[in-house]
Amino acid sequence: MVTAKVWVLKKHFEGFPKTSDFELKQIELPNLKDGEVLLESVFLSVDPYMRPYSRRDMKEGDIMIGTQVARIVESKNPVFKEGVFVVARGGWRTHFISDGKDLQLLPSGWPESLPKSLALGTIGMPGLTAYFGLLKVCKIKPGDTVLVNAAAGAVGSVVGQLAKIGGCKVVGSAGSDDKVAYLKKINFDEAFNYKTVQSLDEALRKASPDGYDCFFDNVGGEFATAAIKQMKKYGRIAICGAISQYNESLPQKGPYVQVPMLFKELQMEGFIVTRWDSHREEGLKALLKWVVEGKVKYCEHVTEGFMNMPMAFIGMLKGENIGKAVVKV
Ligand SMILES: NC(=O)C1=CN([C@@H]2O[C@H](COP(=O)(O)OP(=O)(O)OC[C@H]3O[C@@H](n4cnc5c(N)ncnc54)[C@H](OP(=O)(O)O)[C@@H]3O)[C@@H](O)[C@H]2O)C=CC1
Ligand SMILES: CCCCCCC/C=C/C=O
Repeated sequence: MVTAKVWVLKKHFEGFPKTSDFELKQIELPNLKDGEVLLESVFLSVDPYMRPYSRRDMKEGDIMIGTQVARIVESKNPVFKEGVFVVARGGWRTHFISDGKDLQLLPSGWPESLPKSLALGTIGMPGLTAYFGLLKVCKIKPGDTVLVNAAAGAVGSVVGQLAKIGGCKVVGSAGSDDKVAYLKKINFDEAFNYKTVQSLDEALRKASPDGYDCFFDNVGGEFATAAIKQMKKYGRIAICGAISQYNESLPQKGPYVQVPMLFKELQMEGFIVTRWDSHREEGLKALLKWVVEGKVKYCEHVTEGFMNMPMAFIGMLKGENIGKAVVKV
């Protein structure tokens, strides 16, 4: 008999999540039936979507939603051998049982030397978000100027690097000087700290006086309002996230985007990465290749210990991470 530790949503988040909104519980797992596998989480992901999706999809008392890289410790399913690592949607649990249907093997050719946690970040859902958001929504082409915010995070850092591979000029904004230094290190053409600039309008204009062809928006709110005004004619805006609004209790007034959208004939499209699930393998293969070749660099913000899942999640929402925020069990 295996005892799993799990983190439960004790109380729906009101405003910014607090550690008291979570509760640690223990669950006895039953013996495996034919076709099932027992998994042990090795790395767990903490992601912004957990904040809005908890309200939409969960009730109080549910185990927190989430994905992990897990190792199969016992198998009664011929497809999954013991010792194999998979990406699973098991939620915040140390151990869990699956019938195998929701498990994804790491992409073939994954080098032994590459951290398996990257399957939650650069070579996982956030990397795919950058890949499909740029190719299918922004439709980047060589010579475009691409703006991305939350640029030092899991999605943003890949957006900037892929746009550079695609022959674009890249401008990124992030919330600390260390993050800005990181963006310069990974080849962003221009980067600024949105928390310390005198004026967002001026910072955006200085970074690209001619304006922006593409805006990959992870943040929304005040930043997006300023950025939309500086789009070039026929510019494309990909609404990937709105993290500045996830913890707002009251609906915000504005921004009103119709005037710049109209006179600059802009396109704006929201997207969820799962739209391209049928092309997932293609995206992961491309990301793995670029990482192995050193063309896409990665950085991870690793919190040690399953006990610290709530702190890791809250820390990511506060902006403590450079690169992907993960928890090592
Ligand atoms: N559409 C889709 O399918 C997907 C969308 N997303 C979205 O992409 C965005 C980035 O996700 P991800 O890369 O995983 O997370 P990150 O690794 O970028 O971590 C979140 C970052 O958001 C920034 N941030 C937090 N609060 C604010 C705020 N109030 N204003 C501005 N920035 C803030 C912080 O960076 P800083 O210090 O720079 O402020 C923080 O580090 C999120 O909006 C997320 O919801 C993610 C995956 C899939
Ligand atoms: C369990 C994986 C769900 C992935 C979908 C993430 C979509 C994110 C939207 C905003 O952050």
